[in-house]
Amino acid sequence: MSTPAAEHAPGPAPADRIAARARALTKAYGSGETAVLALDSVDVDIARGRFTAVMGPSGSGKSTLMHCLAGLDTVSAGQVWLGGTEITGLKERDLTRLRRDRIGFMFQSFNLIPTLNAAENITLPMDIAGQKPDREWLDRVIDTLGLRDRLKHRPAQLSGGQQQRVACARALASRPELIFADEPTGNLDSRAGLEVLAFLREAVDNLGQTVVMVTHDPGAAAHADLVLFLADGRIVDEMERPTAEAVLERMKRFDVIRAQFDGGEGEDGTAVPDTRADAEEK
Ligand SMILES: Nc1ncnc2c1ncn2[C@@H]1O[C@H](COP(=O)(O)OP(=O)(O)OP(=O)(O)O)[C@@H](O)[C@H]1O
Repeated sequence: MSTPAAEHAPGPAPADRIAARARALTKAYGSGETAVLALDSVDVDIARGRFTAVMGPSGSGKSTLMHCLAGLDTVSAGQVWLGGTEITGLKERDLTRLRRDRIGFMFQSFNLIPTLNAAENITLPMDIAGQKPDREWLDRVIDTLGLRDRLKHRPAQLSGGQQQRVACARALASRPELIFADEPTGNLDSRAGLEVLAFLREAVDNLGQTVVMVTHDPGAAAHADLVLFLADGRIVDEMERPTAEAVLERMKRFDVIRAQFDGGEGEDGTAVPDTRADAEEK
């Protein structure tokens, strides 16, 4: 995506290049005086075969955007497509099937089943769906993620990084069109976090996957091809080929704006940036 998302002309998604698309995507929670506009008419294209990171201040709508794009949450207005399929308006049963067949999820908590070993956890969603894994693909995923000698281990016998790699393999197992990762490194130490990011990168480069990752960490976002910046429910900026430093600088500008809004200016009138992003940089 080389132009700001808002400049793309609306219309049906060319299914070969765009993995997910939203037009005028609006999500409000609650009603009346307590209503919160979590997404405010967002236009976005998620390019196929790329690694996209979504960043923004707390409460800017990152998770809501991911949930709406993945059909995990209903929208208040606007349209969402997954590939060529418009998912807004689909019945819950069709949506469940579409999520199962076409989307992989990775969350901060790995959600592994403690009584199953790594191999069983990896194929569990497919087993539940009655699908047979493509053995060749699965072997590639397992080898790419370096899990070959851990397949018989249960989660408690694996390190945090290994558990997250199992969760990554589970997301990849059915070869989904799109992988959504919500803070996939949030619970990991920096070394394990880096490992998982490197594997997501490999999934994109070597396995041709499409990944969308929500993160607070500029270092994590630097592994992506493109960073989308959200503020107050809108995509306000994007950055191609990000570096951790450039992302951190961009995030600080949000903090400066926020500090000015909150009246948090220093004596000389310069805003005092919130150093949250520094603290979270690995
Ligand atoms: N179920 C809900 N009910 C009411 N308000 C909600 C709900 N979910 C999210 N919100 C509100 O919508 C806005 C966007 O939330 P969202 O979780 O998408 O932000 P975020 O950028 O992912 O935040 P964080 O970085 O803190 O996880 C916030 O103001 C939040 O309080």
